[in-house]
Amino acid sequence: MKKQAEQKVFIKEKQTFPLTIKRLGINGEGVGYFKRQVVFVPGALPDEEVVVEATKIHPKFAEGRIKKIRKASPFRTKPPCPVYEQCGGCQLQHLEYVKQLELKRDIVIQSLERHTKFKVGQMDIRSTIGMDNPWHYRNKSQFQLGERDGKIIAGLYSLNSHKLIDVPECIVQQPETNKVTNVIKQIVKDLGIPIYNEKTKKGVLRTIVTRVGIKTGQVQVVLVTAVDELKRKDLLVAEIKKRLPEVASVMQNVNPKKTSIIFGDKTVHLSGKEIIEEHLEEFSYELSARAFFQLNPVQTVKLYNEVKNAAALTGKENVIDAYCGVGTIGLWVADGAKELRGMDIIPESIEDAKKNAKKHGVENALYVSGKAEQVVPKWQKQGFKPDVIIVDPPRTGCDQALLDTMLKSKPKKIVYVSCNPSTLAKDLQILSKQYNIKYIQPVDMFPQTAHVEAVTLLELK
Ligand SMILES: C[S@@+](CC[C@H](N)C(=O)[O-])C[C@H]1O[C@@H](n2cnc3c(N)ncnc32)[C@H](O)[C@@H]1O
Repeated sequence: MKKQAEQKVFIKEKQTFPLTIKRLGINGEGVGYFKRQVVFVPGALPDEEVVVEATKIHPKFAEGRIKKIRKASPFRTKPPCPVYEQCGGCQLQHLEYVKQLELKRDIVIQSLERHTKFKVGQMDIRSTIGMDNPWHYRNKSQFQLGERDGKIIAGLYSLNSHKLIDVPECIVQQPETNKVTNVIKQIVKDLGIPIYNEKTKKGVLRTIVTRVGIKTGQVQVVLVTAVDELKRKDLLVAEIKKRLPEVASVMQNVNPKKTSIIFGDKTVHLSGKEIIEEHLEEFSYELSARAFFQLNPVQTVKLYNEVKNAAALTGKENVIDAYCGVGTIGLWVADGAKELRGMDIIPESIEDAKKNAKKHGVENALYVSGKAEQVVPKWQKQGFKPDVIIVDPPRTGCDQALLDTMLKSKPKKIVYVSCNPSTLAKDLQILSKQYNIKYIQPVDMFPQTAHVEAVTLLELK
């Protein structure tokens, strides 16, 4: 396959040709070979025969769009979302859910094949753990604001373009988040609060972030603005209180930068509480506006139980919960740990983690704010010897300094929770110098999308 991918691409833009789709690529697109050249086709499914028009030519591959489906997959299904074709949020709504789960496992396999020297066929890569009802699962929406034809729109950017798609009823969102966003959109319009315009750099309001505690019913709204001054702030807050009594917390975050990252550094309290609470099983968590919290609470319980099983603590272990967020994983396993230490780059998350541990009577935990790649080496120098390290990094994976420290300090086990199979594979290749990869357990945290989460157990050789 590598050889084929390295050939110079001779396909021309707008060229039309037939293609048989062999597999799904890591972004959920169909992958086929035209005269041994790799072609990625969004929306096409394995085993389908399609006619494709080349849309973009890259040095080693081409992209195309479906012109016609000659033979459809038996697993193709009608996407229920009316804006599925335009919106960039979901990539797999056109595929039956059981097949999505199979193909997500295959995405993990492909990443290992591409980025490691492992004998992937001999590895224990388990079936993806799915959801009974794979809709309306997301507890948080981050909808960008824009204006079109005199109307305020809120939604996501179209895949591979910068066109904002209005998404009033997103069917992977918890309905409460849709309702709150829509009502706030109306209030903003009624009050004439200016929407930020990326081109002119004028206006105020950029994004509405809505997070709901599924078990508590509490909702937090964060209004992200490009400037400090939120015009008609008092009226806005009063209207939110009146029309949305379920909103327990209203915050403002200021992000003046030209960036696709939602939050800026400054967060201001506008009304209600500064945090909301959420429960997962017997645990309750306080969540600040900028704190990370898993987006699919139903699957989070399954994910954390997988982490707990993999760590298999006996009460004698020193445990590090790296990239701990508000301390959710640490709390889940704390009863089996001798000592627990966690760190996160967001200071508010660490404040939440401390409160969450205290609330549950966990006294053997230490939380510090900082980068995993700096904090873990520091602890190692100070003589702290972890038996188990749990890592749950962002999509970029673990920093090299953290990987080096883990290889040096040699904990008996590493439990690697990953939301990106490519960086997982690269990091596993490095860690495999000292560790056996016992198994990989994919968990579907984001049904209808091509995202895959996985828990990997590594044991010291
Ligand atoms: C995927 S989340 C996991 C959070 C937590 N384990 C959970 O399940 O809710 C990744 C976390 O890493 C944090 N983070 C990002 N870069 C970091 C770094 N270099 N060092 C420490 N934490 C970091 C983010 O703030 C975020 O809370």
